[in-house]
Amino acid sequence: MPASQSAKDFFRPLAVGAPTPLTEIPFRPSRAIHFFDPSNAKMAAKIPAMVGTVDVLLGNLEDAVKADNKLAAREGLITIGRETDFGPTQLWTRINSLDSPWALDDLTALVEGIGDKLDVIMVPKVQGAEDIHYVDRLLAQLEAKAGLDRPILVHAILETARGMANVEEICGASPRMQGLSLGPADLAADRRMKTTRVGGGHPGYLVRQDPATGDEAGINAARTTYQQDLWHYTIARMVDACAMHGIYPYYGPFGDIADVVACEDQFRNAFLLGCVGTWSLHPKQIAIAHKVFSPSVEDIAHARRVVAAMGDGTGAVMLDGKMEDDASLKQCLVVVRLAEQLAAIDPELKKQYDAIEVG
Ligand SMILES: CC(C)(COP(=O)(O)OP(=O)(O)OC[C@H]1O[C@@H](n2cnc3c(N)ncnc32)[C@H](O)[C@@H]1OP(=O)(O)O)[C@@H](O)C(=O)NCCC(=O)NCCSC(=O)C[C@H](O)C(=O)O
Ligand SMILES: [Mg+2]
Repeated sequence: MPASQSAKDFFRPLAVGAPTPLTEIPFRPSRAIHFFDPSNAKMAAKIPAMVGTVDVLLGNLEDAVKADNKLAAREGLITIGRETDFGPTQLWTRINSLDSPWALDDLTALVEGIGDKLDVIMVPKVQGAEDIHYVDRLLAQLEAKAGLDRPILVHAILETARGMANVEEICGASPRMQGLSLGPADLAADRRMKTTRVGGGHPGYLVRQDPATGDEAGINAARTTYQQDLWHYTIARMVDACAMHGIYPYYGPFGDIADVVACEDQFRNAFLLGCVGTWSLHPKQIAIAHKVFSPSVEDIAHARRVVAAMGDGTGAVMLDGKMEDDASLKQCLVVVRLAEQLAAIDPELKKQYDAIEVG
């Protein structure tokens, strides 16, 4: 909440006739936010058949859509939105950046055309709370005009150094804030990092084993190196800011579509650090995201054992030589609850999770 605003005003609609803001952002599984270009006829044709196979379908209007295709992408998304029954799958969009020639018309046309179908609007290159305040008021006006009865939520991409520095105020800028994603490519450029990739690691970012001896021979001898995670600090900051404000953090794009192994590693790092999902740029990344962002059968079995052993949730017990207490119970409950939420929307997972026997 901005410092200048009173608590009672925070949840008031920002336009007469706009829907009342939510006081809590509901958790809806969003393991993969699948990007498609609505101006690409081949890709767009595949979207109706992808309903139910992925948690979120996102019509991308920003980067990766050619300037000449911006209007076709916007119109294409409106057509897909109107003609498709999305069932359990969420429909999101990524609009163009707020300083671009397209953002205003993106918001106006999308809310008027498919505001009743859109769950979340992703805003790229968010710099600070002022960007969210602008979108917040404009959406309220457009929702009122379109007669919508539920607010469209807002998701910010962190892809500038200023946005990172303002991450907490961005998360708390509006009751519409649903979550954050990392935009590693734009962020790297803005920070003047020397990477040239879309997400993932870099072989030059490493630590090296100490030399066995301090002389030239030791220094020049073979020494083990370990590649480090370029994104650890950024993702951890993002996760804390989201948790503090009751909203959801996501990893972003992994551009090396062919490297499914490193993609899985990057997604898993984000999952373990607290992210609830990631972007998928190509159909083959959906299965990777679903696998990683759904707790494993082994983790659920262990978590359920701890829950059962902890009884009323207080005190300490020994399980397999390890101490469990109130705090490890809370971690296990995070896993158990996530499993329940995912089982409710994914029949295949439900079967696997229901079959787990708690020893
Ligand atoms: C990455 C791609 C350009 C690859 O496309 P293509 O060369 O066509 O791949 P394939 O030949 O392997 O495709 C096989 C079939 O699958 C269809 N396809 C491909 N991608 C998608 C998709 N995303 N959704 C639905 N269907 C898809 C192809 O049409 C092929 O169909 P068929 O010929 O009938 O078999 C492409 O995947 C792509 O453009 N993906 C999306 C890229 C994107 O959205 N980028 C923006 C997000 S990342 C970013 O913006 C950076 C971030 O902001 C930051 O700052 O870090
Ligand atoms: Mg970007």
